[in-house]
Amino acid sequence: MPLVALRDVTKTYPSPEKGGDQIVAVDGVSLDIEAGDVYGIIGYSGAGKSTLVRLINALEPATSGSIVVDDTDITSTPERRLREMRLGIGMIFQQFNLFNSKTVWKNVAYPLTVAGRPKAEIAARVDELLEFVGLTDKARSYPDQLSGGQKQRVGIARALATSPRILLADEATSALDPETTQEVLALLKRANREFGITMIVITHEMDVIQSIATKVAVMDGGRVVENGDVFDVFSNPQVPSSQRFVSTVVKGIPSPAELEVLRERHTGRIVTISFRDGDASQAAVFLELATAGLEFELVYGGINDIQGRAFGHLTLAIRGTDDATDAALARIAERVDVTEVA
Ligand SMILES: Nc1ncnc2c1ncn2[C@@H]1O[C@H](COP(=O)(O)OP(=O)(O)OP(=O)(O)O)[C@@H](O)[C@H]1O
Repeated sequence: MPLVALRDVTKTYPSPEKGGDQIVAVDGVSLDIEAGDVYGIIGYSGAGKSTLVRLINALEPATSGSIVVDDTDITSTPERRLREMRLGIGMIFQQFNLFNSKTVWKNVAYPLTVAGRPKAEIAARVDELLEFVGLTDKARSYPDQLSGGQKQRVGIARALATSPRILLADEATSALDPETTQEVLALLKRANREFGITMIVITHEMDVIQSIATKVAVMDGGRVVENGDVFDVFSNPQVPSSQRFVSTVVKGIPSPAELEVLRERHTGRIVTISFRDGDASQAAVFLELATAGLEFELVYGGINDIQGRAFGHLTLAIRGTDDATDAALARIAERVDVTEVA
């Protein structure tokens, strides 16, 4: 049983203009998020990601479809029970959403105070969380005195305070520089590993997905257009919007402009060979070309590592007769993906 299960979930808003078409923010989304997953949801601005998050934590009702969170169908649950359920979901935001008039300590204590926990329990938990996020020495500081990365670490400590099973991160690193982003992502990874917390990570940045997610859903126009294991989507994206996102981080695929340059510089046929772990070795491919008497040259390429698994793309200029080249490429294509690119 998945921890979060969405079935054919749709959310529409009335048109801002009288008589205009309604806005379909989320359009028939079905997703299963298992306990322990770090599930990345990626899409461009307006794809429907934030709306989906508001539906999952029941801040807004879905227009149709069902959303089951931790065995509770939240589309048919009274508000009182939803408030309890939200204690099981932590949230972190792009703009941190801290109380500027409260100290770091009080910010982290806030959800526990609201939940009416005993003072001694709150004190112990806040100290423990500040230690976890490495901010024990900032307990008495105010948010204004902190860097962006430190603010987000306070946000993470606060989100973890009630020991939620699920953490929703909505563009949580989008306001941070690349180095601080990596520090915050490393902290989230630790929370996932050490507490087994399930994470739903909303982002428009593919490197965030690459760093932290185990699964990914690509959203476009309110729909999930592709989803699956991060390695599978990165190494073999199926739809154009996934391909565009993947091309922002994956090394080794020449852009159309780069292909033009390659075409000018090299004679022969230009072919990209894509390897995924478990495929034939590169040596086997080169041997096939050499045995066929073909001359070849590596003109572009890159190997990627996604969670310890490798895949890559090598672009070769191959010279020889067309017959010999076709026959060799056909044999190679039995083992790995071969695309004639220019
Ligand atoms: N409360 C609302 N009322 C009307 N339209 C809305 C509302 N919330 C979102 N929308 C519309 O729904 C669509 C999806 O918006 P959403 O904010 O979920 O996308 P997003 O992928 O999170 O984008 P961004 O990263 O820019 O926030 C957009 O067309 C948006 O204008």
